[in-house]
Amino acid sequence: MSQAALRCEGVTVSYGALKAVNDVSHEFQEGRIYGLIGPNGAGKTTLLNVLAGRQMRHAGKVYCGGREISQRPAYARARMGIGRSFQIIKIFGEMTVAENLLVAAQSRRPGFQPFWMSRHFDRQFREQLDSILELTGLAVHRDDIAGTLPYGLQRSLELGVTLLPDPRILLLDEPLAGIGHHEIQAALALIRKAAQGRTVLLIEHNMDAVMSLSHEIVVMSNGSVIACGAPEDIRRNEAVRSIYLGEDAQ
Ligand SMILES: Nc1ncnc2c1ncn2[C@@H]1O[C@H](COP(=O)(O)OP(=O)(O)OP(=O)(O)O)[C@@H](O)[C@H]1O
Repeated sequence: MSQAALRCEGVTVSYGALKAVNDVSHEFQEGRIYGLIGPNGAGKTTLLNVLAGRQMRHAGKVYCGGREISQRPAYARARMGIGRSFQIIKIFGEMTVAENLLVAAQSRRPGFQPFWMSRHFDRQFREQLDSILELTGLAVHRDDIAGTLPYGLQRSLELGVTLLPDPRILLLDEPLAGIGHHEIQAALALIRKAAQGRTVLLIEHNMDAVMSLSHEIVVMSNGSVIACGAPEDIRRNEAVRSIYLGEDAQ
């Protein structure tokens, strides 16, 4: 099997006596979509934070490609191609869609540049901006104030901001949270498009959505991975049904 895009080995995060993540080892292969599921408090967000470099106090190791990145902070991992989105939308509601993308691009730009480099970055940014607006379906909204957009489009914008540096690995924390029933299909289509050519790990509570999006499901409970496999196998897994999905599992 090819080298994993992202890998964790024996990751443990303790808060006092509580092990929020308990000895988790997993490989995330290039180009695949992984759904991370589990009941509230299972340790999903904590694990995502460890992978993204936002939770540096942990035991165990994290690798990107073949390189160990356990001690690298979030910004260094972002530069290595690991993008992360959040459960709560982080966009500037009073700015336009295009301005939000501009701010995100500026914040990732090197501090000092000679003028010819600056022109190069501006041209590169305009091209990126157009392709992100196209991908997210926000081209017609580029000059709209972000906070006035329907919630689903605000989520699309946040994904656009995450995609701006063209990450190879996407860590998405509940990308469908708060999205209305009528907006789900469009959101799923966007995530599928965004996932093309990338490795994606997403936390999602919407079972139908996560099962339809993912190549592999990783199930956590009480800090541990209790099962992983193809969505159809996870649906049938007795331990998962009793521990997580409950009697309503289909
Ligand atoms: N900063 C912290 N200090 C103490 N305990 C924490 C901290 N962050 C998380 N925890 C605890 O760690 C456990 C795992 O939390 P985590 O947020 O990773 O779970 P989760 O699976 O993402 O839950 P949810 O689906 O509700 O978001 C929980 O018991 C939580 O209360």
